[in-house]
Amino acid sequence: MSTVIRFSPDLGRWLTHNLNAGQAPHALVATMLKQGMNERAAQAIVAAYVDARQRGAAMPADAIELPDEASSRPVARLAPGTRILAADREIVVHSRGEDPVFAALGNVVDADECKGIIEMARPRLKPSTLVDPTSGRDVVSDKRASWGMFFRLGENDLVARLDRRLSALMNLPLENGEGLQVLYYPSGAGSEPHYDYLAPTNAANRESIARSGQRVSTLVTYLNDVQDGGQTVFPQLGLAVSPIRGNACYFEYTDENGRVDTRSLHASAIVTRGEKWVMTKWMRERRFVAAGEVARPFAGL
Ligand SMILES: O=C(O)CCC(=O)C(=O)O
Ligand SMILES: [Fe+2]
Repeated sequence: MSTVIRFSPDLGRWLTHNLNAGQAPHALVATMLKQGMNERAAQAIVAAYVDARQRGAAMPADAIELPDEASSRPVARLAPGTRILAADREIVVHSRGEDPVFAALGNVVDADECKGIIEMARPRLKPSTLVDPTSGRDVVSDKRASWGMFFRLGENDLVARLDRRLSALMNLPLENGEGLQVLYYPSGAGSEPHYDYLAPTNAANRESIARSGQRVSTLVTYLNDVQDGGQTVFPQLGLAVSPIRGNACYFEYTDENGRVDTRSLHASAIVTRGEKWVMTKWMRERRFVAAGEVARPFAGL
């Protein structure tokens, strides 16, 4: 069952203009609410525009179809239960959200694993870059001020063990995982609000989506205790997850039709005391094929 919501073409033009100008979707929803629009309708209209824009599809002109709430609830990939056995380790579920799918987890990695990953990552860190949405080129962010590196999938015993565990936890095949990313935030560093899914606004992202599908879920695992600040914040959900060693936050944002969820907007709050180390695992819809890697046209032959 669904409801059709009609709106004026002027609203559509205003949304297109503001999204193209880089306005955040939640700011547009806030403006629409101030004009007296119903919240669910405003969210759905903005989400439809963001979605069409990201997929390079035609923008809806003056109506969208809104599925009834009961039928639009996402089905979590994360297994149910208080504890999840993920390959070699039992992970604790401290809290969950159903829509969007979210979980705060504990016991994801032990102290030695954290130490091992940090020590292997440290000499390979480079200033973090952001993808310029129009050129698709990597640019060093003056704002983010974190440092990062990537491990290759299974590149050594420890990384391979974690890749296997996180794939079991995230309930997707090992090969759908991108190589683990490690981020280091010195005191005073944080990151800007962003989405982890890829916006097809540049050729590099479009090619990546064509090779491996969209990103569907993220697991951010904290490798050390941050004394103050450095939470992973979700401004649209009113949530801030504390960076505590061995804990993680998990969230999903792409459904089975490839539709992305703008409520997954998140950032790292500034580290006000101490430093912060995290490890991020991103999962794709299909096997992850990095740029420059040849897809397997004759796999199995
Ligand atoms: O550092 C954090 O808390 C979040 C990391 C993050 O957003 C990412 O790796 O995409
Ligand atoms: Fe992120």
